[in-house]
Amino acid sequence: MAAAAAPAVGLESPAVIGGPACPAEARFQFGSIDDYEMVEEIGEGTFGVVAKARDRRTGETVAVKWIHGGEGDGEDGAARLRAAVLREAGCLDACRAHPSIVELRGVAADEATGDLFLVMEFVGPSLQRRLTGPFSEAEARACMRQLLGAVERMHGAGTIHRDIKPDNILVGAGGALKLCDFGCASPARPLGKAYPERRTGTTQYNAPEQLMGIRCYGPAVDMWALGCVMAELLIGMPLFMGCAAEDILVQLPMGPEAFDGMLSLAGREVLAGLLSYNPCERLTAADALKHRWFAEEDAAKPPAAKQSTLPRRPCPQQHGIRAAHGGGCLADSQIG
Ligand SMILES: Nc1ncnc2c1ncn2[C@@H]1O[C@H](COP(=O)(O)OP(=O)(O)OP(=O)(O)O)[C@@H](O)[C@H]1O
Repeated sequence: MAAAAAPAVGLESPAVIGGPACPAEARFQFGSIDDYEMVEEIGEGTFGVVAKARDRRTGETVAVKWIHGGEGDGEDGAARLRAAVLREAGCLDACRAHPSIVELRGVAADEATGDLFLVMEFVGPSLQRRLTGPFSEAEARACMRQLLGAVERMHGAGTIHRDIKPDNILVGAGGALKLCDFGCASPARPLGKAYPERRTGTTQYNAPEQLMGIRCYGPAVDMWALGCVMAELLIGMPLFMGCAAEDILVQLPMGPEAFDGMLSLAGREVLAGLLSYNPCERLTAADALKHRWFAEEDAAKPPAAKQSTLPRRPCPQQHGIRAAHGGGCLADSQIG
């Protein structure tokens, strides 16, 4: 990122930068990275660096993400990297104008190197950094309402995030949450069409079908991740520990009854719906938001007085992954 002032150069055509055309390129007019002055680095991940920056033209503070790698060297690597940046931008753009999804301001290019940068609204620290202890049920519910709203919008736009976790949720003014890092996001594939990658995202938040290597999955993987986030809000630590799929799989089943005493019945119903092993039975974002947990004034009433409002669908042995997959959604042959 250039630190010195430089005349703004409008890079309005992909041809100015070179490299093979990507379908997403047609949607973006590239600005110049010289329009942004780096203030400080605020985050570094496996594939990119995020910096707080100042827009020289308006004085506005923004976040600029430089995606540098994991895509290999040479022309092929550069082309793949470029496609990855534009895919992330395209997925973010598809979900624009939602208060709980980080806003993409544009794509900027470094004319000298050909590097592309995502320019976003600057939000604030990640939820990961704010999660220093358990949240109350009311706080967890307020967070989940926002996150489910974001995911409802994202899935409605045909996008799957595939890496929802506290590290990829930003906390803005007044505690407003915003989903960020669409680096693993993808347009949802038609039912039965496999994703090329064996597994994406972060193991502790991967759904059972992803952990098992099944490549034909759907938006329900994000709902499982939201269940993990909800549990993490309530216990103040990740629900599942370990880095390998095998480590997580042995920790399953992990029933919502473990939350007895810290969560109302309505809250446990939502958690159970999100952490349903069978992706076909997992709550959608829209259905979760309709649950009475979000309407109740006092979700902490004694659970005995309440009745379940979750639809009950027959699913024999629903506490076993294999049994759940035997329910007609995913066949063993889909295991990659
Ligand atoms: N718009 C933003 N406003 C403020 N901070 C941000 C913004 N976007 C990202 N960050 C910060 O930068 C960190 C890394 O961002 P992001 O997850 O997008 O990068 P990444 O390279 O894909 O990371 P990873 O490899 O860990 O997924 C975030 O956790 C957050 O702390």
